[in-house]
Amino acid sequence: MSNEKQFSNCHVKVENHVAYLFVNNPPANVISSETVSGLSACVDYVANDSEIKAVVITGEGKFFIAGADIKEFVSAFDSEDKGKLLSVEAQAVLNKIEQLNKPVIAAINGACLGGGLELAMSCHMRIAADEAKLGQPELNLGLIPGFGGTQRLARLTNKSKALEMILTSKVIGGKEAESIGLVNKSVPLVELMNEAKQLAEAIALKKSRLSIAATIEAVNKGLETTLDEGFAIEADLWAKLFTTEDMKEGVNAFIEKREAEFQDK
Ligand SMILES: C/C=C/C(=O)SCCNC(=O)CCNC(=O)[C@H](O)C(C)(C)COP(=O)(O)OP(=O)(O)OC[C@H]1O[C@@H](n2cnc3c(N)ncnc32)[C@H](O)[C@@H]1OP(=O)(O)O
Repeated sequence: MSNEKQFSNCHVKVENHVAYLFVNNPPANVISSETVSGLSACVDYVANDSEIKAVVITGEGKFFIAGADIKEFVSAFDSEDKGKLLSVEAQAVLNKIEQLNKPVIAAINGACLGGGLELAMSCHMRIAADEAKLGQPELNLGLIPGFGGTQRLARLTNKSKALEMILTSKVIGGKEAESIGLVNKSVPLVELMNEAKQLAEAIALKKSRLSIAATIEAVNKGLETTLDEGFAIEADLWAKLFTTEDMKEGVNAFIEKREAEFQDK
C-alpha cells in the first residue's frame, strides 16, 4: 500500500483509489475526544485527496469500535453542557462521513457497540464479519445513544427493531444484522477485508466520480425531505450529468459495445 497518513488515533492507507481508514485507539478503539479530532482530520483528508474515490473504515486489531470512551464520561458527570458537547462534536464528524461525496463502507471486524455502531451507521454501506457484535448498549449506562443512534437505527431498520435493540441493549451478530437490514452483507471474518475491497473497487474503478457523488447526494437529500422534493432533486442532478464528458462516454461505450472509460469530467 502507498500514501500512508497518520492522524490522532487513526491512519489512512490508499490503494487503487480506495482509502482504508483504520481506527487505532487500543485496546478497544473507543471514540475518545482525541479520536473525534483524529477522525475529523482523517475525513477531511480523504474528502480533499482527488486520487481517493471510495473509503473503507475498519478497526485495527480485534475490535471495530467499542463505543464512546466511557472513562471520559466521568469528567463530564453532573454537567449537561459537557455531555452535550461530547454528543454534538461526535455527531458533526459522523454527519461529515455521511455527507462525503465518496462512498464510505464500514468493514465491521469485531465489537461495534454504542458510538461504534453509530459511526458504522453514518457510513453509506456496511459489511460485517459474522463474528462481529453490534448493539446500542447505552441504556446499561443510564444513557441513550448520543452520536445519532436513536435516529439512524430506526431509519436503517425500522422503528420497532430500533426500539427493541436500544431499550434491551441486545447485541447481535453479523448474520442477524444482515437479516434486519442493518448491514449490507455478513461474511466470515477472514473474508471481510476482501469483501469490502471488492465492493469499494467495484465503484471506485468502474464508475464516474460525478455520478457517484450525484447518487449519494440524491439519496441523502431525498431521505431528508418529501417524496416530491426528492424527485425534483433527482431530476436536477440527472439533468446536470447530461452535460458531462462521462455521460457521453458511457452512452457511446454502450452503443459501441465496449466498457466505458470514465475521466471524472
Ligand atoms: C454516545 C455514545 C455512547 C457510547 O458509545 S457508550 C459506550 C457503549 N459501549 C459499551 O458499553 C461497550 C463496553 N465494552 C464492553 O462491553 C466490552 O469491553 C467489549 C464487549 C467491547 C469487549 O469485551 P472483552 O473482550 O471482554 O474486553 P474488555 O476487557 O471488556 O475490554 C478491553 C479493554 O477495553 C476497555 N473498554 C472497552 N470498551 C470501552 C469503552 N466503551 N470505553 C472505555 N473503555 C472501554 C475495557 O475497560 C478494557 O480496558 P482494561 O483492559 O484497562 O480493563
